[in-house]
Amino acid sequence: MSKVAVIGAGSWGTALSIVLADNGCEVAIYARRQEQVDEINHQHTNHRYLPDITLPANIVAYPSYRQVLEGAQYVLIALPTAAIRTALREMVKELDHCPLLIHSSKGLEPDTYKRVSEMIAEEVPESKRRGIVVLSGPSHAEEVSRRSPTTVVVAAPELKQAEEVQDLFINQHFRVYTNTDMLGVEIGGALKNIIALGAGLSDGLGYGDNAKAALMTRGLTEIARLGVQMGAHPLTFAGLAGVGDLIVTCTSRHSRNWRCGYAIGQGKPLNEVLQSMGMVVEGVRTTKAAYQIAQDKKVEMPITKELYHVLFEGKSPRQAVDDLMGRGRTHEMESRFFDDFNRYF
Ligand SMILES: NC(=O)C1=CN([C@@H]2O[C@H](COP(=O)(O)OP(=O)(O)OC[C@H]3O[C@@H](n4cnc5c(N)ncnc54)[C@H](OP(=O)(O)O)[C@@H]3O)[C@@H](O)[C@H]2O)C=CC1
Ligand SMILES: O=C(CO)COP(=O)(O)O
Repeated sequence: MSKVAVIGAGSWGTALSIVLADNGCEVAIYARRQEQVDEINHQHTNHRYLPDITLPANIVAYPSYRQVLEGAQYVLIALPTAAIRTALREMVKELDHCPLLIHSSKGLEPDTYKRVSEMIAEEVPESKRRGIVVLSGPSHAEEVSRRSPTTVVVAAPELKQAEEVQDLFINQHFRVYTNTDMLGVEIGGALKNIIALGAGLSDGLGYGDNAKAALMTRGLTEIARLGVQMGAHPLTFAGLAGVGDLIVTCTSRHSRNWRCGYAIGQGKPLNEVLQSMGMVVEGVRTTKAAYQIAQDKKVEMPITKELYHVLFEGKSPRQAVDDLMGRGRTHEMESRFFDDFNRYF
């Protein structure tokens, strides 16, 4: 039986713990608040993040990294991106063996704009990690925890490690695909949150399905434009971590990013919305990161740029939509994608 250390007892860490526990793993979950540890261990619930869900008894919570990591063959990181580097530094002090590290967070580090796998590679010495794998795709915690059919993708530079993680998670409710384009999977997962904010905002303004379809389609184009420039495979964005996650996040009321955008579209100030959410909204910081990377790399990302102006510079959302609609005429197909496609096939 494998032991998996899960770092983060929020919605996603808990939902993935249920998948692992269903698969017979010994699951040790790190929670930083003692009352949450007690709730998970004695009531088998995590009411704040997943109300009405009963957790399997083979999920045990601990308030210390040492206890969680002890003897774990796998470590799953499910924290908000902004908390990961500090957590890794604490974790490494307690790690005395070499597990496979899996991360499932969807964002870029504030200030450095690094991907999560880059942070892990920087903070965890090679002697303390067998490899790094990302898990992503269209998967709301609320549905995974109810064992509703879900598909995800796991990606690692070495296919064998992605396959090992596929074996760990796959079951009748949770179907896992593999990919070797870790960069593309991380970028797709992080940047779809920007577009989900935009989709919520459009709905909050009272615009219709046409506007949302436009945001999703052109949003995917700009995500792929930046991702390919950074070195991703173009077809990754046609997969679960690209269009798949974009669909689920832009169209579901489970999405915190969509809900945040919706409230802003209805006229609520960003700070107030974030405070009332009680859970992480990764897309806000990721908008800043992607805007900056796009500027540096001279990649056109009109939706990201307008959202940046709305979130951080007080631009009116309606004006942002008008400016997007009034942009210069352009061709839908981008020759750079064909060039990249030809490079791969
Ligand atoms: N929820 C979902 O459906 C999905 C989420 N994701 C991604 O997973 C990541 C985590 O999101 P999610 O679980 O939803 O977030 P939540 O807001 O639900 O939970 C965050 C968790 O992280 C803990 N935490 C926050 N800061 C720290 C810290 N400094 N040290 C230790 N623990 C900390 C919180 O603890 P406390 O309660 O004590 O504050 C809480 O347990 C995000 O990147 C998200 O995009 C990916 C797929 C699906
Ligand atoms: O990534 C998710 C679903 O795949 C969750 O999205 P939110 O963070 O917007 O809730």
